[in-house]
Amino acid sequence: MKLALVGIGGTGSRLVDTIRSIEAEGDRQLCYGNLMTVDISRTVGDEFDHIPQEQHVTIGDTHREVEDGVDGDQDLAVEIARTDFPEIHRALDSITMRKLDGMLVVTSLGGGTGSGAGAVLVERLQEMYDKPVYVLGVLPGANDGGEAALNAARSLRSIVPAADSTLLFDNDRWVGTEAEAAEDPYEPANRELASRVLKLFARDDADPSSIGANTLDSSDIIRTLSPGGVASIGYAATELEDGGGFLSWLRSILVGSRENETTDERTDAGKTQSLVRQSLNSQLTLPCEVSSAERVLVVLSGPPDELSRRGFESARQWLEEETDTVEVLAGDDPRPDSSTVAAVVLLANVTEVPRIDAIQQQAVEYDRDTDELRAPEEST
Ligand SMILES: Nc1nc2c(ncn2[C@@H]2O[C@H](COP(=O)(O)OP(=O)(O)OP(=O)(O)O)[C@@H](O)[C@H]2O)c(=O)[nH]1
Repeated sequence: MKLALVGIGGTGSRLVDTIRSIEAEGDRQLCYGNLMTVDISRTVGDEFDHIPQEQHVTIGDTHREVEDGVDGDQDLAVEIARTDFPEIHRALDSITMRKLDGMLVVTSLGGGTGSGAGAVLVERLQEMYDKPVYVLGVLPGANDGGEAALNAARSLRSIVPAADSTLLFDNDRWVGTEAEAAEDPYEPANRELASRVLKLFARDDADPSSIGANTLDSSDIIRTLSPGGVASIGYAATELEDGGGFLSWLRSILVGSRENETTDERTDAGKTQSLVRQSLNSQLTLPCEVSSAERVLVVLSGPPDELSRRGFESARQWLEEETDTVEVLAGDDPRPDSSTVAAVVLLANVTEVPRIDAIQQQAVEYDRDTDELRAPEEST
């Protein structure tokens, strides 16, 4: 799938840079150079290695009161983005939409710029293009405070209905104590999210051997995301052993009889199923009740010999039962030189998400005047 990347605010810009850096290291292509970032009154130095300077748009120059972002003020960001939209519009001209399948707007929902300018941008992009506009949104952690929660709660009401689908990432779950010790506390989380996005959306389309009989195409992803709402991505991988790995070690002992062929098939199914199960049990980008998903898509990637048809079918059936959903698509992403077999699962339009409930509650309890949380009884 080919998607233009538009990063908004500090988080959005950093994430677009990370996606580009992983693209540059590997063979998966997503944006084909169609990318830009938008920020408010923030001078971009050499902090981004993979976004050319001319693809950054800085708006809000005429607002003297802002420097270095809007400091969480969502309403101000909305106002600036509306007034300065012609500048963003000009930069959008460098994106060749007719060659792309859609857009991915990348933003934090807790930041002022990300949530405010992000909402304006998604709305305008929907008016300008007839292709899907997806959002990759970062939810604030509980420690980011009441204002971030309020911004996120408001954007869940503005950005989510405006976008074709919003893939969410929960900082509360992903930016942990281990990461805090790192030089850049967000770096490990950003790399994890960027790599999942590429594994889900991007294919190696320069290599014809990467198109297999079951290979998913963009229309499968578009169909899965079509109910809108919020989506979550699961991922699990297993290293292949030297000399054949994942399934072959069993084959090597079981070659021969028909009875063994059946065992072999069962093994394929079992191994694939356990990988898919692991991808749901591992940390989802947005922890949620899996059975609340409306549509599901699973992509298995690895060397073609390791991806069996039998395995797919059983993984699909297992997912259908697990998620209680009729619409489960399964396909492959053959990667002949890979030393791992991996499963990426996309859960679309999930409705039971405890973290969203908690953010909404924190937003209700937040008192803007004092910048503090009120006791729950005061907020009702
Ligand atoms: N995952 C991730 N979250 C981040 C990163 N940087 C900041 N955040 C989170 O994003 C929120 C703040 O958003 P920012 O992107 O810094 O803010 P902004 O959208 O630029 O808006 P203003 O600074 O208010 O103008 C907080 O919830 C932070 O925890 C990052 O690099 N990765």
